[in-house]
Amino acid sequence: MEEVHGGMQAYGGISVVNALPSWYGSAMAVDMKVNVRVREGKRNVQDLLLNEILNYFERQGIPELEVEVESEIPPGSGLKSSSAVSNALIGEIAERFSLNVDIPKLSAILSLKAGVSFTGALDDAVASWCGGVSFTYNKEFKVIKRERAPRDVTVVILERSGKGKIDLGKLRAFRALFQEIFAIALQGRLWEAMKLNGIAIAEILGFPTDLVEEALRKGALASGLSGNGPSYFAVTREGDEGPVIEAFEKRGKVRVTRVVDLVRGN
Ligand SMILES: Nc1ncnc2c1ncn2[C@@H]1O[C@H](COP(=O)(O)OP(=O)(O)O)[C@@H](O)[C@H]1O
Ligand SMILES: O=C(O)C1=C[C@@H](OP(=O)(O)O)[C@@H](O)[C@H](O)C1
Repeated sequence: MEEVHGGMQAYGGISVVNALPSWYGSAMAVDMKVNVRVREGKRNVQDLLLNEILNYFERQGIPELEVEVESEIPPGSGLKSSSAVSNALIGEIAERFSLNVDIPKLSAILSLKAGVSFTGALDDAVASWCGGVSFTYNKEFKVIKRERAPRDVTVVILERSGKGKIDLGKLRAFRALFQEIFAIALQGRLWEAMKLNGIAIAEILGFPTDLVEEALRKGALASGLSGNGPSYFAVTREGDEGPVIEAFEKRGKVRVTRVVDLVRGN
């Protein structure tokens, strides 16, 4: 019998700045967990991304692995499920076999290779693995900055899964706008950046913004579409979330959660 152990954890996240338009991205970790365990045995995964990761490690001489994924993040949601699953799997393998790996970077490279991401989504991978707020330049797999998460806020999420087709060309036409929004985020004006990004991405991709406007009227610090959708988020001061939750609950399944502060160095 093999030793049973707890597995490796990574987190979901919400967008500060979507990296598709300018390659500059920023994301904030939220307390939605993924846990992955592996043990030696017959490969049991069908998923493209997980297979890409297992193939990579088998090429490095790691034996065939059976994988168990537990996830609180709906897949294809805009809530960074793919980064969390790939980080946790890579992290689990690295720990099990004592490998020295830059986990979010490898996660980004392999998600690009598997075709589940447009830019590699290093912004999402860094927030998902390290916690806090990430700032990255995905074109060069470069981490610009990692910051502690803001304190005393509540995150309200309208959980939706199932992505539509994304018009990358349309998003890329707004490069200059999103580069400015990224600069605003880097200056520490996080809520402003999240709000501008979340509204602009929704408008460009053709998602309604009435829920966002309602959340902002009801006191949210920021609200918008997360990632490329279809989930929406709102961030409020702790204690002010009631009216926003009420507005979100009229639209579907709501999760109320917290931000995750920096939990790991790398
Ligand atoms: N519970 C899970 N088990 C296995 N793979 C998962 C799971 N959740 C997400 N994934 C992986 O992540 C991909 C979804 O990524 P993506 O569409 O970018 O969504 P998100 O915006 O949530 O990251 C799936 O195709 C799959 O490869
Ligand atoms: O595919 C990518 O490279 C990205 C997809 C988006 O996230 P989702 O996959 O959560 O929609 C975006 O927010 C991120 O900055 C980069």
